[in-house]
Amino acid sequence: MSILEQLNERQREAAACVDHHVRIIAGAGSGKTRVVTTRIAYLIDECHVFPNKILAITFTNKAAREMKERVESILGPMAHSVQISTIHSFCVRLLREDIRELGYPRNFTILDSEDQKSILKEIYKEQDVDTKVFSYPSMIGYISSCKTAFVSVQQAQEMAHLEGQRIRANVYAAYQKRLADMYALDFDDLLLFAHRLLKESEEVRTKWQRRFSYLHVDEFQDVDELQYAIIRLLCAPDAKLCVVGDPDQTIYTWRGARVDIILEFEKDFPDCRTVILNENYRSEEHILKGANAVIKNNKNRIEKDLYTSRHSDAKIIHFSAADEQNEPVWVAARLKTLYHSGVRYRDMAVLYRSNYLSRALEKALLDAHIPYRIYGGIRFYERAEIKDALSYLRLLAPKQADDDKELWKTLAVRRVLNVPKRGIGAKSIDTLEQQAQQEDVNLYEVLKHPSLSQSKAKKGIASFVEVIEECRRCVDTLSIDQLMKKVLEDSGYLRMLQEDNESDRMENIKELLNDMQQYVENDPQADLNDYLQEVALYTDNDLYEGNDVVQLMTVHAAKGLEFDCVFIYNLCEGIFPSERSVSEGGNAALEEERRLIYVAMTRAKKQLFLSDSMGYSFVLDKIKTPSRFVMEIPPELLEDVGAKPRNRFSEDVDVYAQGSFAQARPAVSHEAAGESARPKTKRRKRGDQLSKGDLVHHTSFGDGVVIRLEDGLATIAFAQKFGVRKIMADHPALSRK
Ligand SMILES: Nc1ncnc2c1ncn2[C@@H]1O[C@H](COP(=O)(O)OP(=O)(O)OP(=O)(O)O)[C@@H](O)[C@H]1O
Ligand SMILES: [Mg+2]
Repeated sequence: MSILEQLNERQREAAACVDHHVRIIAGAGSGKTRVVTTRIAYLIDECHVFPNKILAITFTNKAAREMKERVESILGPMAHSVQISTIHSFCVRLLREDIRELGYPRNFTILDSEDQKSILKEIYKEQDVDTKVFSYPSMIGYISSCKTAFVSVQQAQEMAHLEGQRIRANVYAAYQKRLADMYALDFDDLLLFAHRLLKESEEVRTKWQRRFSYLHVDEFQDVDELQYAIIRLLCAPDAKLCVVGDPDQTIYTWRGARVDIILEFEKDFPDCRTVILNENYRSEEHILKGANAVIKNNKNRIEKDLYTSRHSDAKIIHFSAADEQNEPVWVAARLKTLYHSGVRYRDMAVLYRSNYLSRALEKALLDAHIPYRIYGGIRFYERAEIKDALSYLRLLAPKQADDDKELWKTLAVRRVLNVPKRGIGAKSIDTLEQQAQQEDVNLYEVLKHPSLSQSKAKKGIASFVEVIEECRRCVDTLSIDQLMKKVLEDSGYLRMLQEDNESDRMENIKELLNDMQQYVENDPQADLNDYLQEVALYTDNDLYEGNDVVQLMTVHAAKGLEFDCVFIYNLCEGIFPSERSVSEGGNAALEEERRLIYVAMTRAKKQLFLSDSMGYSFVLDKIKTPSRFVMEIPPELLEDVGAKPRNRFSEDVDVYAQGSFAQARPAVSHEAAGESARPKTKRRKRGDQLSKGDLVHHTSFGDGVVIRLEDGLATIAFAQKFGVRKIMADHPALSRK
């Protein structure tokens, strides 16, 4: 039986078209990704193409892994050598082989946003830049936009006429210099450097072009100019490119994605064949009809309608909670009911518009003892303890022949030299940094002969160096996870967590060790440098696979995935669609929000739940109403439940889950919106720190949401009257709700 049998006729035509470039334009759930995986298997099994001649680019690590699994399930281990990865991972691979052409060592460092911030901090100090005027995120955004628009430091400086512009351009200059000194690349650089190499070096270009005869790109509707340029450079004249995408699912235009790239694909690839698929295999009838009805309201789109042969009477459930507290409790109750009716937790997902919305939901799930995992939010690898642990590990990495200075190690030393406390203060570190600069070595090297007078600091430094040197001697004999454990034990880091009773942090460290163990098992040849490179690209999605937990994520993170039951949470006007897209963005922004809800709805296979809540929102500073997108769903597809269902006079009030969980339901407030009694707030205990997304109460400004935390200062959005304010996070007037 041919591999192609598992496809319908149109899909088969696309998968078997191996002598032309192929473009598949089709709606959600129509089997685009399935065509790509089957095509890869077909190429190998029936056209006898070597697996390593095939490249596939996907959008997230999770999608890449799923694609690999699908190909492996058809072909077995033969599929191992097909290259399936995100564009960033692919560029890292390319750079590791060829970055020397640009004068960089193979083990260049990849910076994440915290590293970037730490570099900016230093530059701000040197150049006396005020963080209140130039916040770190806005500076990082500025640098990124210069880079992706190919604006060099020199050009930025020439274009800068106003004082503010000059300050930014100078920070950009210093930032670039610092990165170059450290042989470090930020995320933009990964693509930019790969592009430069492919464009400028004919040797590199032909080498990589020779490698791949068949290239595939999934989610092509969200490709930006730079990514497209890289893909084109990778295509040899006789290679065949297959791109698949759905213009209705373009959700990254705010980051430069351009839907015209897929629409005008034939301009660059004239002999391409276009295949349109219109049968949806994922979602049951009402879900699909609902999603189609919503997306139809976009004016700027190509008309296409999907149909499904999966008929069912199950309607889309819409719940309006009487108030904000009730909404997450309802979601939790429903999840539990589904679980008791036999659906596994891992087949359920709750999607929301922005990360901060997950907090109340998390609380409800914890109360209901429902296991869950958040994708996104504070990324696992951005948590302090994980960054500390990896910094220790970085210090153990063997030196590479072409990077004798290893200036990037300075970042790692700075992070952990005094964690746990070794009596080394900020002043001593400053002195040491100056010494390192004078001697033109990295910070770790000066620790071996520090010119410091304080004996306490000197002693601390000596013990730190001793631990690192001892562990370095074990690099060749211990596996990566053993090495990690050793350095955390010897340095006193684990003891510090135990003594501070940091059980969450301990759990995270354990999870990291677990992950390392798996990494070693999967790839026994990989060395410490390989691991460190790989880990720099990880996101939270890469951990905790396989557990039976409900998945919580933003709609953006859910791209390409599917679940039996999907909840879309907090569907209120001003939240989804977001306030900004409604008030400032004009029609284009609203249409992007609509594509986003289309993506969200089409993730569901069997059941779709939409929820919102009524009452006064202090974030929006107004009475909440259900999202216009809910109104765009024809009423006959919806089953309204809840306290006050959309004025449709339905008597059908939702029943909460039975049994003990019913007690978790808070009293429903029927008081007029805005006048309801403010819930009692507790005075914060010492050490009970705030985090981003927390709801807080201020004695003068009322309720608010923490939108940023930096250096002990909390940026809080209060009701419009008071606006966004910065307040000391431990100010007595402030309490967490
Ligand atoms: N011909 C087919 N027969 C049976 N099932 C199919 C067929 N085509 C696709 N499917 C199933 O339908 C679901 C959706 O397919 P897939 O994920 O490939 O769609 P997609 O077009 O990539 O969706 P998205 O736009 O969300 O990325 C999957 O579970 C897939 O296995
Ligand atoms: Mg897909």
